[in-house]
Amino acid sequence: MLSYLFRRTRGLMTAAALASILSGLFSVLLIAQINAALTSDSASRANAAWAFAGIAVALMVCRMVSAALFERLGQRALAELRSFVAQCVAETSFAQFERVGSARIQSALTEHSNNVAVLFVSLPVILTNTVIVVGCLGYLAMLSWQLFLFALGVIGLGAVGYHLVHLRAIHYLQSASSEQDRLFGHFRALTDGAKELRLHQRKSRVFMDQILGESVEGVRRLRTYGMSLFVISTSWGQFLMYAFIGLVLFVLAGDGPNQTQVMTGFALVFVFMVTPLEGLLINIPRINMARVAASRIDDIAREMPQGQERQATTQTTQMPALQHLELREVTHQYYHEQSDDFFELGPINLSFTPGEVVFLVGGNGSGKTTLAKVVVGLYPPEGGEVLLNGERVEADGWDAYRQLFSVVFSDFHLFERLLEAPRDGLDEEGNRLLAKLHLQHKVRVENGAFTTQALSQGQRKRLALVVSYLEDRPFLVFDEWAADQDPLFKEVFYCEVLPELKRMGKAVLVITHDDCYFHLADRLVRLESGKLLATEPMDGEQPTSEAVEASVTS
Ligand SMILES: Nc1ncnc2c1ncn2[C@@H]1O[C@H](COP(=O)(O)OP(=O)(O)OP(=O)(O)O)[C@@H](O)[C@H]1O
Repeated sequence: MLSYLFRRTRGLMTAAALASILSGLFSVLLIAQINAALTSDSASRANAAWAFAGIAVALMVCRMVSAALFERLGQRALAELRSFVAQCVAETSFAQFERVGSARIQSALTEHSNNVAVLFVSLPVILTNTVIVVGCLGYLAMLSWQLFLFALGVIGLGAVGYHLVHLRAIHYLQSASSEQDRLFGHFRALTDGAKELRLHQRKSRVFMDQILGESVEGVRRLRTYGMSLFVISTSWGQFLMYAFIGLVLFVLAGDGPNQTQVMTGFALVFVFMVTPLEGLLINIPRINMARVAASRIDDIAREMPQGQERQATTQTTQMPALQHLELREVTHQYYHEQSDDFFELGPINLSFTPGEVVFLVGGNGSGKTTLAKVVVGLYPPEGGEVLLNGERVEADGWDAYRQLFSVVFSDFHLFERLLEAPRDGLDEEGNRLLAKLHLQHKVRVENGAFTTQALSQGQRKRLALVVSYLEDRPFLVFDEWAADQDPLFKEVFYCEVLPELKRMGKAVLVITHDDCYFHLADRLVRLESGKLLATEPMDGEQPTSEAVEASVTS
């Protein structure tokens, strides 16, 4: 991920890095000027003043340029990362998306992306300070190579200690990132379960203290451990610096001819180097935070491969015609990790034709929604095949296949805008349908968007029905659409909407528990424990649920 970002921003990155390196070089030149001025006579000091002023101005300009460019890079990296993750989510198969889960995706889009972007703000500090430290060491080598070697030994010792502590710190940061992914799931429960939490004190307390609270605490603890280890190693580095200055000044200082000049130079350069070195030590953990965050984003991207059945987000696929749709020996499995068992749907043999209304019935958990997801191509079958107009749908044909369907799921989502390609008369058509569903006084379609979504659940479902009509797809699926409707609108749905869709030549699959309307179906399909029990053509009589049960099981 990091190399991808660096590749995408190569030009800007090179310019920003150059400005950082130059500002490091100018800093070293400045300290050399100061040292020269301190140990020279007043005549040569006057000459050095102009050079000093020139270097100071150049340093300021370079610092400004590098900080501004890296800030820009940081924002660009954040935008790139968010687009990348969003693209992965949009293009992966639905089953993969479900496996990754929305908590990890949210975490990648916010916290992990931010942590990676912060790296770009830290980079100028790291680059500039590296150049200063290396430059200062070079200057020390010019003053006295013996002391320089001694200084290298001290820095080496510091680096080994730093590295060892570092490895442990990274381990904590990685654990903190995993815990944080879970934390995002709890944040979601906090908002989605706002009603339930307010209604039940004990539930709320347990959730806040034990579930959310412990997760928040877990992230805090692991991050604190990790970052504290970095602080310890930073302090260790600082101590070594001062120990070195002490050793040079009080133990190693001899009585040679240039000794005062060398000692002044060493002390001055070392004191000057302390701040950049600290800057380095403080910012290196950010690189590691960014690396950990980038690897989490990489994991998510790997788990959401954009395979052959990818969702095309950049081009519009041609919608095929629907004459006949057949599921042949189709199967789908869910694996339940906690109980280590499977739910198996199928093998299913089922067909649909335009102008036919099929009711899909069965007990809770019998697999109705899963079958609907298989029919509409959200789960391409793991076994068996789907034949569209007699031809098998191949791996690269699922995206086009899905364009046949308009679905109102029981956990449907209404987008703010009607996202279908804008067309003339969309608002008028939408408002006509709203009037038909008795919603014209509550909401209107204006400029391709509903004026409000602050409606009851049943009313919002009617909006979803309007969207389905507007999408004008040949196959419509309703997953317990009528469950939230009052008796009047149940009647409208079963006795007016469905017959109208049938007259329009639509194929319609209705998942329902409303047994008093079963007689209105052209065909009744019953599922039990993932198996198709029977498909019954209806003859227009109104059977009781017992009669249906008997007909299905006989
Ligand atoms: N996302 C999922 N991950 C794993 N297993 C799942 C998932 N969704 C459903 N299942 C399993 O599949 C079974 C069938 O679920 P499905 O939602 O298809 O039933 P349903 O007939 O639509 O039920 P209901 O009438 O309650 O809506 C469930 O018993 C459950 O074990």
